[in-house]
Amino acid sequence: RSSTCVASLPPLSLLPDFHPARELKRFVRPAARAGLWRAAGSVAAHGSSVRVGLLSAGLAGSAEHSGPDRMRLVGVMPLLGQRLRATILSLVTRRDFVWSRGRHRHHPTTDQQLYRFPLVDARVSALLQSRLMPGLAAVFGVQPSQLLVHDAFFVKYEPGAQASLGRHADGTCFSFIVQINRPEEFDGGGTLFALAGEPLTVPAGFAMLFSGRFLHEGVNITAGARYLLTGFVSFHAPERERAAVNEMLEQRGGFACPRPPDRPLSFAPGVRYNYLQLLRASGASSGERLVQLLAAGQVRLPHVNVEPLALWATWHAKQAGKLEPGLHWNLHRHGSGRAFAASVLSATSTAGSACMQHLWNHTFSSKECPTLSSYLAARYDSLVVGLQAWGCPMLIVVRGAAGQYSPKPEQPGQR
Ligand SMILES: O=C(O)CCC(=O)C(=O)O
Ligand SMILES: [Fe+2]
Repeated sequence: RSSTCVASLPPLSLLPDFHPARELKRFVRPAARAGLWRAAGSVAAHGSSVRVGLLSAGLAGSAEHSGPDRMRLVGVMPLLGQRLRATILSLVTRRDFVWSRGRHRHHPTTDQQLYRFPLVDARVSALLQSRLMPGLAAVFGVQPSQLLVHDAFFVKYEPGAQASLGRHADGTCFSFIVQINRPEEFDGGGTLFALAGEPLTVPAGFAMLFSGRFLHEGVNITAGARYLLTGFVSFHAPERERAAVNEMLEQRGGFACPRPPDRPLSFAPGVRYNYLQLLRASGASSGERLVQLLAAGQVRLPHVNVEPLALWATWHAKQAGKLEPGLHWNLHRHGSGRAFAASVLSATSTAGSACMQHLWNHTFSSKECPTLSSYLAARYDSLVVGLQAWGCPMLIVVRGAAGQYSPKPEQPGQR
């Protein structure tokens, strides 16, 4: 009963089979133009039956196609089933949806972060884990475990508001863009790579996987609205492997990847996905166990500094008055996620629950998960790690430590 919220989520509808060569014409708009984008084969995603179509474009101004030019490759794959896509679309088209501008220092988009919608985030992150990140890794010949989500956000383009995005390089090695609404619902738009002769728009529910280290822009839209889910993905690997990827990028006219941020998983966006990575890397079966392992310094992600998270976990352990194994006595004491949630909610005077309430205010409520307590109860494992990233570090300490709660202002992301 305590996990009704997650268990009752509707199953994802089956994703369509994907034939890049046959379907390519659907991606390029206007379809009849130069036709510079070509299907260049496909790769199988690691540990998944999903195939990623590879597209390659000719040089701007030249009709000539220069062969399997890997770094002008964009991977394309179906990602969102019809149901999840409809859920997301009804979320981002809500009249009271709060869009932000200026979260990114350079070339800001009109956007809002995925993690602020935990129910959608939970489903999207599962797909990032099982499909998109393995696909992205396959396109660039790296390991999925070397990829972390640095930022993931919904974007809106609209004439009269922000209708385009100037030419830029992204701040991480890799990027993805998921098309949320149907391309028929807007005019213009698409992602234009400086090296390609025409912009690319993938069908609704599909993802484009690419290196944002190639200059690109969001083409102006002239009617309707264009909704995307965009993600920046950092690449964490030994120097030798990073150098090989950088060389490939530079040879093909892109920029080398910036050094991945030395910050651990404490950046907020994409935390759910990163949390899944942590769980996997630690072998932990629950968030609670993960916190114990973190405190004991036993979690290792290749080439990622998890020390600050470990410090945080240890600090919590100290707060609880026991280092092990009763770390998080609050959780133990309450016995179940539901009881824990109820306790949190009843402590209305603590800053922690105010923080949670604030979070919920930014979360669309759904039929499956109508109350904060059912949400908390169902997600209680990942909350332990997630809360820190959400800027609610003290929620775990239900009573007695409210005075120490100090929400940090959101850090502006950098494109
Ligand atoms: O609008 C697009 O297609 C490009 C978006 C983009 O490059 C970004 O958000 O960094
Ligand atoms: Fe970009």
